[in-house]
Amino acid sequence: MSGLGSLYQYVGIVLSVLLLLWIPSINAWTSYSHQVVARHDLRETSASCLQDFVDQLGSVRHCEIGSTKYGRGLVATKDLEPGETILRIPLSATIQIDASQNGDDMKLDDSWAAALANKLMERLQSGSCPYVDSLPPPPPTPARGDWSTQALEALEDSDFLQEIEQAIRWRNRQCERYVMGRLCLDEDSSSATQKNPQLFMEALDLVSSRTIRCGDKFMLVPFLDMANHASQDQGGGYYQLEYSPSLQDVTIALKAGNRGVQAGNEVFLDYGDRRNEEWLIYYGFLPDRNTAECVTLPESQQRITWSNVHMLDDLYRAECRVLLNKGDTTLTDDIRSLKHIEALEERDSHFELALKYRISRKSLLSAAGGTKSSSALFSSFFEEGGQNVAGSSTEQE
Ligand SMILES: C[S@@+](CC[C@H](N)C(=O)[O-])C[C@H]1O[C@@H](n2cnc3c(N)ncnc32)[C@H](O)[C@@H]1O
Repeated sequence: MSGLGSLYQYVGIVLSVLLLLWIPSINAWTSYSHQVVARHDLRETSASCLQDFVDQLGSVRHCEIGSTKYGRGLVATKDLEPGETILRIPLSATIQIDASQNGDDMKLDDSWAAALANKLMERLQSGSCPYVDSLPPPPPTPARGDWSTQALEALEDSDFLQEIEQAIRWRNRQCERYVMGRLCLDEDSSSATQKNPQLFMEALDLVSSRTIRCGDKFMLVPFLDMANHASQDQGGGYYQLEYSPSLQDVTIALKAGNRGVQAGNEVFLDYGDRRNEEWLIYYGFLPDRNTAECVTLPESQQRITWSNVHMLDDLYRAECRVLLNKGDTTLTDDIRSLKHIEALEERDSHFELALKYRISRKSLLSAAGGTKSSSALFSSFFEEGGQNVAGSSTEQE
């Protein structure tokens, strides 16, 4: 009997200890789930605050912020005809730098970006504002300097690595000029903004991925900058300045592209033509199809693009094949690796981007080299919206 009693006592103690261990873990879990919900709420709230903010400014708006294929974006709230206004934002609501009023300094070394980042940083530091509250973290570009060696090596392109180094040096130079106070071009900047290099870098990366340009004006346009990119032939729209009859009120309008947009579909903006290296360095993504992609052959310095891919001399075609065969993996291997990575739960987004870059480059070289492929894997990659389709039924040897 007494043995049984002490067994009960023992079980009781073990249960109490387990309960004590369990309660904090419940607390930790609830506080974690609260944080997740809170972050989600904050994102939802800041989006709706931004919507209210632009509506109060008297903006025209036929779209709303929504969850899309590329994360957050703009969704049409009514059917829009080609060329129809989707959104109109007063110029006074933008954060802008007029390069023509700041001397030649602004154009040298793209200093306008740092000047605009400085303005954005002041807003970020001066507390809550619907626009800055709605900004996402900067995109995962290699210029931020946080890609692993494995991801950088996966690019398999030494020229691109040099370009990334240059972009890193450019960011550091801008930071030195503005934050370290060696050269303060904007006399309005507060002393606080000069002492936060990390925040400045974040602002600079946001500026590099969100600015639109009208002549000499470089602008961050609330709400309009939520539009994700699609090229014009994929339905991307465009923007333009519009003036009231008295010319006193100036707005910036987002217009539907030549396919129009159906209610409920995503509204895209054509960000313009860029090489894949530029997309990665400034925007941290690669467009599904990039007709402006370009590979310069190392020996001849011949530029290969999707528009000259079928007009090349045999000499250049042969050089494409040599370059293609230099890699350790074939195009098919790379596509297979990408599919494998995409199926994983935990993904290295930097490595994935590097692999996409490599696939895109090899696809162009392969098409230019004129090598034949019957690979079903290769065709399926293109059908699923991989890279450029022109001449894509070729494969490296
Ligand atoms: C001007 S912002 C567009 C709005 C952004 N999605 C947001 O949540 O605020 C540009 C950034 O959006 C993302 N983005 C835009 N278009 C994209 C696309 N076609 N594919 C993938 N990401 C895209 C990239 O991170 C890019 O740097």
